[in-house]
Amino acid sequence: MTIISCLRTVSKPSLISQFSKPKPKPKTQQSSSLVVSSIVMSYDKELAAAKKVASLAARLCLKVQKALLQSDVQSKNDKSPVTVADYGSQALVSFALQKEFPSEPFSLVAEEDSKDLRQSGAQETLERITKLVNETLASDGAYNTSTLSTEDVIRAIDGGKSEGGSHGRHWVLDPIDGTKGFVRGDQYAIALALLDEGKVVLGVLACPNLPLASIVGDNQHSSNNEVGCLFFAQVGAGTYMQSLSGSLPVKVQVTAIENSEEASFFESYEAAHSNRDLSSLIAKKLGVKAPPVRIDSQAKYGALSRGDGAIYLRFPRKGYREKIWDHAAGSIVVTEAGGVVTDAAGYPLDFSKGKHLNLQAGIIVTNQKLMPALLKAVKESLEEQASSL
Ligand SMILES: Nc1ncnc2c1ncn2[C@@H]1O[C@H](COP(=O)(O)O)[C@@H](OP(=O)(O)O)[C@H]1O
Ligand SMILES: [Mg+2]
Ligand SMILES: [Mg+2]
Ligand SMILES: [Mg+2]
Repeated sequence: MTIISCLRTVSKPSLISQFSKPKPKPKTQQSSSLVVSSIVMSYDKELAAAKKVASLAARLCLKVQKALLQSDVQSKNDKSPVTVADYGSQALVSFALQKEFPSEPFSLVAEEDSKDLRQSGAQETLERITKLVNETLASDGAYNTSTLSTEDVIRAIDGGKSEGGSHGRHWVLDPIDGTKGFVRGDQYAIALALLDEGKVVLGVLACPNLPLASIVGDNQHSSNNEVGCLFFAQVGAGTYMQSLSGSLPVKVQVTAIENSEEASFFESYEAAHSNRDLSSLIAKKLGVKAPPVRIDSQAKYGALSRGDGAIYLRFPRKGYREKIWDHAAGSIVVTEAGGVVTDAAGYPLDFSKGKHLNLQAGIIVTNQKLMPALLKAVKESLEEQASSL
């Protein structure tokens, strides 16, 4: 197994007022919003395709993760890694989406590119990726296609070079979110979303290692120890979860708790990805008693959408720029389950500005009831931290 180690190195209304003062809508506004909701676009076809291709990519990743663990090569990687599975997943999703919508313009904003694979010395890795993609396509049989060549795979990977933006439709893909978790044998997600005119309109999170039962609290007595979840959401239609092995979807909701002392919070498993001192200060101000739940990837958004925990805190170091593929699918999965996703100042995330999110300080996620208190605690903690520097 080869792993290529790769260094990768507003005038919007704040949500604070929106949460603190819920205003009843005047009658005329209510009836006009009814008219609007009756002409809301349906993305059923796109959602079905997204679920199918993300599940297929999960199959590819599972196969590689097994082999990775056996060969124990993960210890070689210290910096942000990229594996054959990242490339394979991106090639597969890009190829399959183009097959699903052959007569539509195709735009995909995705994390990986083929630059390193085109270097001399990477031929063996490229062949391994190509074999993986072909085997996964053949195991499904859904796309009646001849065997892909290494050039086809390069082309599919580079199909993800779009810059996104505020016009038209763009798929957004993180072929493996949480590569470090993947290499460790922990959590990771295949995250696929669709932007339409700059808004996230659907999202799918395939989380092959996430238990179907809650990951928070005492689940020793849970009869369900199955792993592999598929979360999916469409704007205005709620969030659902099913098993990756194909159970019936169930509608999920974020937690309803109102008392922050009962909340438990998620943060990144990787200490370098978020400021833990700041998170613990915020948690202290909220009276949170439970220790942080640290897991990799957008599996955090999935777990939150079904009420496993109540809060997700992410405060990257100064200068780090968040990418849209790290949050697009996760954010709609949570918001359609009744949650709220904002930056640290309470502004909604703006996915219309290309590959990056322009954020104030960090990303916070919780339910509608807890958001005002969380925003207050975040504001105070940021001020305290700044004044202690
Ligand atoms: N210094 C940093 N601060 C914040 N996020 C970072 C980071 N370095 C990498 N990341 C991002 O964190 C993602 C993983 O999320 P999490 O920390 O929630 O597990 C990575 O996605 P990839 O694994 O797709 O590269 C990467 O984009
Ligand atoms: Mg990466
Ligand atoms: Mg990622
Ligand atoms: Mg990734």
